[in-house]
Amino acid sequence: MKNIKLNNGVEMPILGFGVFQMQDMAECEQAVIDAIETGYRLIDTAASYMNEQAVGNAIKKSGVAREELFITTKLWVSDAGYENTKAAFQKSLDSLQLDYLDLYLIHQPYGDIYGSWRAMQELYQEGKVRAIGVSNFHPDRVMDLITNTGFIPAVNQIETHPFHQQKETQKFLEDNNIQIESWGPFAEGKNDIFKNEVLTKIAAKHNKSTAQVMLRWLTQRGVVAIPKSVRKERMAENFNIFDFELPADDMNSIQTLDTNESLFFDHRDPNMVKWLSERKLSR
Ligand SMILES: NC(=O)C1=CN([C@@H]2O[C@H](COP(=O)(O)OP(=O)(O)OC[C@H]3O[C@@H](n4cnc5c(N)ncnc54)[C@H](OP(=O)(O)O)[C@@H]3O)[C@@H](O)[C@H]2O)C=CC1
Ligand SMILES: O=C1CO[C@H](CO)[C@@H](O)[C@@H]1O
Repeated sequence: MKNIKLNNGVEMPILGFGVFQMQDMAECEQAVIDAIETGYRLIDTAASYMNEQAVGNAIKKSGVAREELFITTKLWVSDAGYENTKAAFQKSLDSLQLDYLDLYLIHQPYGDIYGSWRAMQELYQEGKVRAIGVSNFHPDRVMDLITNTGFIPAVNQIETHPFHQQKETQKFLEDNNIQIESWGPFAEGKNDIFKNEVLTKIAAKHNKSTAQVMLRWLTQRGVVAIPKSVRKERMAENFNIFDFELPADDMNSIQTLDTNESLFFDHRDPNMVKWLSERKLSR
């Protein structure tokens, strides 16, 4: 497993495991146990996924030493602000049954993110979290956060897959020494991505699946990827991407699939106000 180095020197696996849409606690717990057994060391959850407890149970049962794992969770919008962030962090830590986190992200760029960021810097300085970052922040919001606080996020987790490649954003993040992390590396299967003709041809050439090609393409570009699956055979498939390399012509062919548009939500869409108001977490 390859690790990358964050801007504070902390090492993070380039490939991890995501647990969004695993609402069934038993299923989530088993999936995380299976993922760790497969070899994944980075687990990506969020308070809003409502499964931190199951992830924590799985970590305990896995038998893998805590320091070998890299655990990420995220602060939800309704917990924004200094005091709320401190309380939400402790709640997440308790649910995960951990005494420190590896990465804590502001999940969405809404609410009092400056208060949140101040609280997160303190948690970082107290050693309760090894790195702090953001998610779904457009470059202008990243710039705003940095210029207002002077503290550079370690990571920005954003939608990144062959149909939405985020090349300009990646350059902006790299220029500012911020690690890009892909959510939805398979676009959740939308637009028949697993059967895409360009990807299928490349996959056949390398005797790999289209899923493996997508993950190889991301990680070869220096993007951290966190695919989700509840099936153990797919976890193994998605993990098995370090024994081949995509040559420049394949990388260039995949570039042609970019639509430069989100397949999920545009954060500047006015419907986001309603969407967010329907997703309040109870503390
Ligand atoms: N910060 C943010 O705002 C967001 C963060 N995330 C994070 O990113 C992670 C990954 O993104 P996610 O939204 O889950 O979507 P993904 O792009 O990882 O796609 C997951 C889907 O692909 C299927 N799948 C997985 N592996 C294969 C395979 N080898 N062949 C065929 N199908 C496969 C899964 O089905 P099955 O499970 O049945 O195998 C599931 O339906 C999340 O779990 C979460 O941790 C996600 C969304 C937003
Ligand atoms: O992590 C996430 C998963 O996707 C959701 C959108 O459907 C968001 O809540 C969130 O950003």
